[in-house]
Amino acid sequence: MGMTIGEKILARACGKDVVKPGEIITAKVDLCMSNDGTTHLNIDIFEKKLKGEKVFDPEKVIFIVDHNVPAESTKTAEVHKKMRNFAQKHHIPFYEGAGVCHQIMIEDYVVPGQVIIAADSHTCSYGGLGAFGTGVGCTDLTSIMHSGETWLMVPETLNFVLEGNFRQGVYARDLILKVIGDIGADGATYKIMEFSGPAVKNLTIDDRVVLCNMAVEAGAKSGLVAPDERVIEYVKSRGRHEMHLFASDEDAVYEQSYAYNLADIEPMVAIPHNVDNVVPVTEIGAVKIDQAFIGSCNNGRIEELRVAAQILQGKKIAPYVKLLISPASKEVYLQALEEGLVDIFMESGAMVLNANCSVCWGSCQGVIGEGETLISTGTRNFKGRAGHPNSSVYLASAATVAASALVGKITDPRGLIG
Ligand SMILES: CC(C)[C@H](C(=O)O)[C@@H](O)C(=O)O
Ligand code: SF4
Repeated sequence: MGMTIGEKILARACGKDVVKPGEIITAKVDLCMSNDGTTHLNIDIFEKKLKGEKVFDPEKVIFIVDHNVPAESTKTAEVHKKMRNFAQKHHIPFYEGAGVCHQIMIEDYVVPGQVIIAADSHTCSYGGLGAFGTGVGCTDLTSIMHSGETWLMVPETLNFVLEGNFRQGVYARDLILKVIGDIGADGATYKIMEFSGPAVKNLTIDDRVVLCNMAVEAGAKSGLVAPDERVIEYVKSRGRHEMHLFASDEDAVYEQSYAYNLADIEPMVAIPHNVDNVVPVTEIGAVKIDQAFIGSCNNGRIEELRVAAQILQGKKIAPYVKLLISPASKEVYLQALEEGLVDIFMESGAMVLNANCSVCWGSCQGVIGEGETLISTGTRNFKGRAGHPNSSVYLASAATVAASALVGKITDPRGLIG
């Protein structure tokens, strides 16, 4: 019986030829990562329970300060200090202010076929490069930092078969919002969401990451796209040559398959306060906004910034509306500067922030007040996610967010693309 790509990656990680959904395995972890959301807790546990011990491999444990950077309070400064000290002591890679953890991992570490575990739910992003990534809590992560292994139950796989091409003004972000709206926030609980079909070859790496990144918003354990030449070239261009290329067998067994034609997808918006509360932008009615945000590990990469710039070029954002833009990494930021995108943003009235989780995380910068409305390219629109408990967050593509910032209310971007 055939296997899916997810099963093949997990079989390699546990040293078996075959694994089946439901089986509990002990997997070797290729990389583990932790950010300033919770690492101080790992460090406390590590230093109490594993006193005098070392991390399993100092090249494979990565600490990234991205959620609240630069520190906005003395409490956060202490967290960062703790991470810095631990990283120095254990000689592990440490990043501070270089961008959102998942984007840094993609730029500097991820290769196809790896198993990567991190203390962050959007670790599933690495499926865009054909790696199995999943998030765990900080106790599990502490144990992995020490042993380099973890137990995992092999998930069932759902197959999302994609065909056709996006129409103008429609992006991978709209597709994943549509999928989550269709299957629901628990539609893929503990399953792998595999994206396959003839349309995949036309999807850029950024697009694939966008799809896999939000798999967790449907409850998925991971998201995966089989790596192709595009991925191999990207990874090699970043100096990483060792990889394990897996693809699903023709007779692989899926729990369920879904078919999507990209040409049928419209710009979508997730309305407060759940990510699966999704409607086409055309059905949203008049929703006035106070703030707009472009950034995050979902939608803050160069391709999204280019789309936003196309819409904002030569125009001014609506009076009394704030547009905040945080490139997903320093590298993306520098690229945006080089391409003149930052000039376009600033001339339109946007504030361009340092590369970090920013408004997506909603506790460091750009928080919104009582009764205010944000439209965002972040990952979540839970109540209070971006500030006051009585505020509203809508999720949409970078194009829709940019168009909305220009008009001052949630706006269909089609027709505004310059
Ligand atoms: C801080 C971290 C634990 C959290 C997550 O796991 O996703 C955060 O990144 C988020 O997006 O809510
Ligand atoms: S950008 Fe948002 S979703 Fe991604 S890691 Fe940061 S807070 Fe979490």
